[in-house]
Amino acid sequence: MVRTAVAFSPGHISGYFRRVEGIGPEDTGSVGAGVVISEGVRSTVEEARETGVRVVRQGHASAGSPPVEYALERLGITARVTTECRLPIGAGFGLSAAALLATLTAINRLFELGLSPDEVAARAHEAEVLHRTGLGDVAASMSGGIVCRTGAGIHGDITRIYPQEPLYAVSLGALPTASVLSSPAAMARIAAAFPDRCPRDLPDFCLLSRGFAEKSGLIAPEVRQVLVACDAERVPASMTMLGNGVFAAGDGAEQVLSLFGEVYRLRVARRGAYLIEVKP
Ligand SMILES: Nc1ncnc2c1ncn2[C@@H]1O[C@H](COP(=O)(O)OP(=O)(O)OP(=O)(O)O)[C@@H](O)[C@H]1O
Ligand SMILES: CC(C)(CO)[C@@H](O)C(=O)[O-]
Repeated sequence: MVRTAVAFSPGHISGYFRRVEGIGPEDTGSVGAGVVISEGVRSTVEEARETGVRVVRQGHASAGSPPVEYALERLGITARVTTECRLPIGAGFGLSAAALLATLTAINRLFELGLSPDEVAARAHEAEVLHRTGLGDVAASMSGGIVCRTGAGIHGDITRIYPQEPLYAVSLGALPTASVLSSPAAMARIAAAFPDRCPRDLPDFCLLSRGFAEKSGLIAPEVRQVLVACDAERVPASMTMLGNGVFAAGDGAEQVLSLFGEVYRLRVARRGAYLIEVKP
C-alpha cells in the first residue's frame, strides 16, 4: 500500500508590489499588499522512485512544474505529486506559491522531515524567487487576510486584516510572471508606481491597487475594458498582479464582472497552508 499525504494552500491576489533585491533568495522578494484567498491548490504526494508532477485544473492535466521539481530536488526527495486547482494558472492568483506550500507541507509530513512551517515556507520562497514565479506570494500565503508586507522574504514585517466581505475576480488570460519580473523596464515602472502605505480595508486595497496598476503600465486593453465598466458602476476594482484579470469588491461587483467571463467569488482566507490527511 503506497503511503500518501494531502495538503492545501490558499492562493494570493497581489494588488501592488515592489521588488526588493537581497543578497540571496531568502532576503529577496517584494513589499506590497494583496489578499490571501479561500481558493488555492490541493497537493497529493506519494513515495516514488522518480519525481513526477501532474498539474490538474478542472479535469485537464498537464505534466511538470519546474519550481515544485526544484524544491523536491533541493530536499533530496523523489515523489509523485498531483496538484489540483480550480482557478486559472498564470492569471495572478498566486498558484505557483500555493502549489509549493501545499506540496512541501505534504512532503514534510509524508517523509517525516521535521521541518517547521517557516522552513517549509523558506523552501517554497526560494523556489519562487529563483524561478521568477513570484516574489511575495509565499510570505503572504503563510497565513490569511489582506496582507501588507513592508519587508521582503518570509521573515519580513507583515500585517494582516480579516474583512468578512467577499472579493470577486475574472480572468481574461494568463500573463507569465517571469516575463514581467525579467523586464528591467517593467520593474522600474512598477517601483515608481508603488504606493507608500498599507490598505485600511478591502475598498482601500482596491483603490491603492488601481492607482498602482494605472501607473505601472501593465493594464492590457482587455483588462482596461473591464475596469472602465467597473468605474461606470462605481465598483472598486483593479488588475490582478500578475495576470490579465480583474478583482473587484462591493455591491455590483459580481454583476459587472459577469459581463466579461466566469466570475470567481472568493473569501479572504483565515489561514495558510495546512495538512489535510495522511494515508495509511
Ligand atoms: N497549480 C500548480 N501546480 C503546480 N505547478 C504550478 C501550479 N501553478 C503554477 N505552477 C508553476 O508555476 C509556474 C509559474 O506560474 P505563475 O507564477 O505564472 O502562475 P501563478 O502563480 O498562478 O501567477 P502569479 O504568480 O502571477 O500569481 C507555472 O509555469 C508552473 O510551473
Ligand atoms: C510578483 C507578484 C505580483 C507575482 O504574483 C507577487 O509575488 C508579489 O506581489 O510579490
